[in-house]
Amino acid sequence: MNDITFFQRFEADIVTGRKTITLRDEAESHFRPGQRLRVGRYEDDVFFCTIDVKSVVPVMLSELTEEHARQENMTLPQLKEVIGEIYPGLNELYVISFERVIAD
Ligand SMILES: CC(=O)Nc1ccn([C@H]2C[C@H](O)[C@@H](CO)O2)c(=O)n1
Repeated sequence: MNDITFFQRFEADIVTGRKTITLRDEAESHFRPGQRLRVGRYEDDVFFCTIDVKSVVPVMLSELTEEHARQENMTLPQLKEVIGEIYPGLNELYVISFERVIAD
């Protein structure tokens, strides 16, 4: 059983450490620093790695910066487009920072 899922297209970025945050809605804001999570693909729930949660911080859509985009391995316009597709009309988000556990 996985604890969090990501779209399959982000799997390589997470496994290689290029993506170190995810922006989620309130329903996924319950994760806490220090938690170790099993990560699976959204499409088929296949496990692909383990991550440690570093922080969970609320952020407004309008407050997103180039630094958030860099941590997502995207440009800021790309990131805002992705957020708009996944969470249309949502302004209140949560930045979940994480580190991939290498020896999982
Ligand atoms: C079910 C669900 O919401 N799954 C998500 C949500 C977000 N992501 C990724 C997409 C972006 O890189 C960031 C920002 O939302 O997180 C995801 O892979 N799966």
